[in-house]
Amino acid sequence: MGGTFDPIHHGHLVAASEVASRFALDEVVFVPTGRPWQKEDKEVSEPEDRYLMTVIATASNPRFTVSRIDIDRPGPTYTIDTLHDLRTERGDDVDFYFITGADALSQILTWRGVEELFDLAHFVGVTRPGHELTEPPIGQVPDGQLTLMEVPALSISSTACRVRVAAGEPIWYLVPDGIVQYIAKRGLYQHDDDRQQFEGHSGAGTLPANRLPDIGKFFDDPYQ
Ligand SMILES: Nc1ncnc2c1ncn2[C@@H]1O[C@H](COP(=O)(O)OP(=O)(O)OP(=O)(O)O)[C@@H](O)[C@H]1O
Ligand SMILES: O=C(O)c1ccc[n+]([C@@H]2O[C@H](COP(=O)([O-])O)[C@@H](O)[C@H]2O)c1
Repeated sequence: MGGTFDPIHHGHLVAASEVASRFALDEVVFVPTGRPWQKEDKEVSEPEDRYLMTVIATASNPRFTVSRIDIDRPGPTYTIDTLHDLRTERGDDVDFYFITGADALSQILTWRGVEELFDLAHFVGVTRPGHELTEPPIGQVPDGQLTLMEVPALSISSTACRVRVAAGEPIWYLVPDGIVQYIAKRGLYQHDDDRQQFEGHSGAGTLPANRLPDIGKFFDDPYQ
């Protein structure tokens, strides 16, 4: 499963768990993007922070692993490179499944090398609240190379988590506990860059603009 994971949240983890169960996967490899080219107009956290959060969030599941393959490759991140590199690393006997949410799937025809992509992995598109899960037009995906699948609806996004942190609102239970602590410890998401575009979605717009989180409070009162 590829993602910017800025930060990783329970929507990602539930989607991965559901797909692993449905297809009896031996392993789910979480691959944080290096430089997501379709998010170049946005500020994205340092790759090491996103990588470490992904490691923390997946540590308790023996079938979940994290790959540095995209963050260690220079230049923009393309899934076609991810899949080629994983094939080289894992060998020819492995079957790959690439997990995408409905929003990412709806953009897939714009991805680099899309004509080859579906030869490299079986794609699984999962439902996501607020996004319609639809197949690309007939003929765009080789037969049998895409499965659409319903997963429990978790209306969580990384954007909403960042906005909540900037507004001093809790993100407990939207992300694993270790991620709340990591974000506080590293002082991530203090700026409210996403806030305007997101106004009205998290209640953030009703808060005073200068209300920034007091990092110490996370530890004095972890359930603030
Ligand atoms: N709540 C969710 N349910 C199902 N799939 C999800 C959910 N959140 C993200 N995904 C999927 O996980 C993958 C990685 O998503 P990404 O890291 O961009 O998270 P995001 O929440 O969409 O982030 P942002 O809000 O910053 O755009 C994508 O395929 C995305 O569609
Ligand atoms: O290969 C591409 O051109 C491409 C374009 C956009 C997104 N992706 C991949 O889709 C996954 C989810 O991306 P994102 O930006 O929604 O976090 C991640 O693995 C990205 O590398 C891939």
